[in-house]
Amino acid sequence: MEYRKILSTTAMKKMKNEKEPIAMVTAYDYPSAKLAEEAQADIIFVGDSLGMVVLGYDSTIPVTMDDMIHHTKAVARGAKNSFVLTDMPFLSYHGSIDHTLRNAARIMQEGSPKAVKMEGGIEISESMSSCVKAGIPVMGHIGLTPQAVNQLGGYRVQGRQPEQAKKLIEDAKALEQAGAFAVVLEMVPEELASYITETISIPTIGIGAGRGCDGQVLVFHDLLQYASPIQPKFVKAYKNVGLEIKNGIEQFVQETKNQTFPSESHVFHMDSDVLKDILDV
Ligand SMILES: Nc1nc(=O)c2c([nH]1)NC[C@@H]1CN(c3ccc(C(=O)N[C@@H](CCC(=O)O)C(=O)O)cc3)CN21
Ligand SMILES: CC(C)C(=O)C(=O)O
Ligand SMILES: [Mg+2]
Repeated sequence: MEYRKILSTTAMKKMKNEKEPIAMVTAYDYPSAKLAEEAQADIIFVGDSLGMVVLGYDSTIPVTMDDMIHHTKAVARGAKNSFVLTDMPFLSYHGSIDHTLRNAARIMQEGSPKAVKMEGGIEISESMSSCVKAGIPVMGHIGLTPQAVNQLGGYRVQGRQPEQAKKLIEDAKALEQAGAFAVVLEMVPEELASYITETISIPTIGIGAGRGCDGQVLVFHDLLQYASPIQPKFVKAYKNVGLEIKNGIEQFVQETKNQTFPSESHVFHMDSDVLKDILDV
């Protein structure tokens, strides 16, 4: 892979202004990060969705700081020339500012991503600005915030009601004020996401938020159909990797059972004189 300039948060703002879309994709380990980098994703994102797609939990709530750091380390090794972003997990940026800063510091020092992401609006703006003041670039995330699934009552579209819509607009402005370099809009009606995109100066990255956002993000396992436990309406399946993997393993199992694997090309031999010596003993 030839040298590639790692995107900066300033360059992302320039992309918004020049209407060059930002493509972000999740990655959770060395191979997914390597492939995402080779595919020239602008942002390689270690989402806490890893809890659901690679650890098998049924929400992102059980995901820990150690989980996020462990996976970020692998991604950072696989995508050395990319802007790596890491989700702060459930309740790691709540409570005291000290607690938030300690956790953000751990992620930056141990995982070495370029930035972190936090879910929430006005409520977390102080936590966010404390990190920004400490020199950590932070991305916001509003609309459907999966860490609040138990309060939201499911993974539903957010902002269809006037009060909800107004709150989302205020949240987006608050995050911009708090120093966010970009904001994810998740499961927000296209009309509202487009309005927010026009209203704030930082890039919006949509997931189920329509065509007006400054960029798009999808989960690796969703866009590749790689055994993802969920298939939301906003997902476009570009490949069926899961089927390919299953077929490959099925063939291996069959060939082992009918003894067509291994064949001559997969085995090692030894010198026939040596063999004779041994057998003669
Ligand atoms: N694999 C995966 N992809 C994601 O996009 C994702 C995760 N995991 N985990 C964390 C959150 C949770 N997300 C989700 C989870 C479920 C739906 C879902 O079931 N949506 C349905 C129902 C919509 C509705 O009721 O309004 C859909 O058809 O989109 C959407 C987003 C998005 N994030
Ligand atoms: C759905 C995206 C934005 C996310 O936060 C994740 O993958 O964890
Ligand atoms: Mg997340």
